[in-house]
Amino acid sequence: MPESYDVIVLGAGPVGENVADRAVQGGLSAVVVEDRLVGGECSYWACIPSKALLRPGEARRAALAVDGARQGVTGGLDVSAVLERRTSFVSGWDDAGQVEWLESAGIDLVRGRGRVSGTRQVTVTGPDGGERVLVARHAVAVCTGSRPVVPDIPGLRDARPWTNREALETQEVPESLLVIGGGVVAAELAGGFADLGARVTVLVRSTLLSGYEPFAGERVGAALEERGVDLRLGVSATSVRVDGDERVVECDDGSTVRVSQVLVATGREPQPDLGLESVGLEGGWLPVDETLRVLDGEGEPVEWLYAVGDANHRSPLTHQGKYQARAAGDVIAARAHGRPVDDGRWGVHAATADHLAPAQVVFADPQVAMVGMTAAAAEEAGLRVRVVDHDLGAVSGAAIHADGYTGQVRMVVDEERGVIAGMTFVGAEVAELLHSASIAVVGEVPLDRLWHAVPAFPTMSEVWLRLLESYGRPHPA
Ligand SMILES: Cc1cc2nc3c(=O)[nH]c(=O)nc-3n(C[C@H](O)[C@H](O)[C@H](O)COP(=O)(O)OP(=O)(O)OC[C@H]3O[C@@H](n4cnc5c(N)ncnc54)[C@H](O)[C@@H]3O)c2cc1C
Ligand SMILES: NC(=O)c1ccc[n+]([C@@H]2O[C@H](COP(=O)([O-])OP(=O)(O)OC[C@H]3O[C@@H](n4cnc5c(N)ncnc54)[C@H](O)[C@@H]3O)[C@@H](O)[C@H]2O)c1
Repeated sequence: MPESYDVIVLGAGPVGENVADRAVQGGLSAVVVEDRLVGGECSYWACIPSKALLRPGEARRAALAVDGARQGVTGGLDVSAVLERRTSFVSGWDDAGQVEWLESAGIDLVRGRGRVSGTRQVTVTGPDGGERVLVARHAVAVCTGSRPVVPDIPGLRDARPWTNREALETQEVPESLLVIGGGVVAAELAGGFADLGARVTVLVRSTLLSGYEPFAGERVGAALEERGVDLRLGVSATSVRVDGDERVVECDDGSTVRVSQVLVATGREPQPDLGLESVGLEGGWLPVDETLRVLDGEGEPVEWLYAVGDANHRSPLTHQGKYQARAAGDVIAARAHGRPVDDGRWGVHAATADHLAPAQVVFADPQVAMVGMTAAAAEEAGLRVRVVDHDLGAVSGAAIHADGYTGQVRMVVDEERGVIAGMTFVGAEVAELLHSASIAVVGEVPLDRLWHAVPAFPTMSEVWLRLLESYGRPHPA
């Protein structure tokens, strides 16, 4: 007999958990289906272990950058302690704590691989191979995340390269590591493994962090090189072969790199085999409307089917996915109870910030923190843009924070409306500055009002004042 719930959520990553939680808080019953660990990629193989692994190196460098503290740093990182701390943050890859949370939130869990098998219907293949059929009274939410892409480079698969999963599960540090890719994973993990003592080479086929303001990749790249990373821009791997314990990688600039391990950091792809053809849809990244309902081939929303988080590829970041999840869970409940739906720009049930104010932090060292649009993206979107830059190192708060602090901040102003369209901060420990910018962008705070938001002295936030001074104070008419 099929089991019935108001809402079925496929995938218990951070996004699926939040869709289910909001639906339950909205008075509905919910079940999540999970075939690995409750908590998803983010908790066990991505955000959490990577940040836990990166922080000790960053903390050590922070102490080394302050005269007086520097003298107290007498050794290097304790690699096994760093790995152990990482393992504690993922609870030894055991999801008992997260399962307990699901129970406390009133959400049922079915273990196994789920697929859509008809309208409002999901079939789950359990760990024992048995099948269960679940039926949803109101909605099915596909929150199945993404998986790493392994590019089609001859010999690469046979060399059994690391993806983020193996890299973040590792119990030992390879003697040498070749990273393929120039995005966020590459920028973060190249530095992380260099801190742990690996000899790291990075092959970037274009530029580092190409979706960000150009100075972000330049500053992160220069810092990686200072830490001994061999960063090769505009270079691609053409073949890989195994030679004893080594991987031999041939590159398109004629060079050969011999390493003990290869890490692919070349992006993500959607989960396969989600059964969507059973309801006339194609697989792949799932396009959605502003309330996260999947769009069919005609661009019309499928009334009962939602795709949230990485699965829709709007803004593949945990916090943006959880933001979507709050909107999706709430709108599913609103529709189920026949309550009004608020799906206009910045509406309660619309994930507007995905387009206008996605926030991101690259936890490289220096960090890159960005919200909204880059200058190039704003121009491409047809905005009349003015760009204001400031040297973050010239602010008193930064000089006190670290000797010789270097950093840069860019404010992208939408001149038509006199508001900020995007901000990027690059520098040590700038992540916590970002939310001020997110509030300015989402609140569409006029620049002349920002003069009344007074940054405390001497903090790095004084860069806001410097940016406003460079932009110019308005004169009353
Ligand atoms: C190395 C790395 C570091 C990252 N660091 C950050 C960071 O610092 N900050 C940040 O915001 N983002 C970060 N990200 C991105 C972040 O991990 C994702 O955006 C986030 O995990 C998306 O959450 P999700 O719930 O959509 O998907 P996931 O976390 O991928 O969860 C999906 C879940 O669905 C399950 N599943 C899939 N298919 C099925 C099925 N058919 N049946 C049952 N279950 C299924 C999976 O097992 C998984 O548990 C990082 C990514 C990587 C690779
Ligand atoms: N701090 C964070 O928020 C954080 C950290 C890590 C990852 N993430 C997210 O996880 C996702 C995955 O990150 P990622 O770095 O793997 O992807 P990405 O899309 O950020 O970068 C992929 C990189 O691989 C390169 N590439 C793609 N195919 C290639 C090929 N065949 N050969 C050589 N290079 C190739 C691209 O040019 C790009 O430089 C992203 O959405 C990212 O935002 C977020």
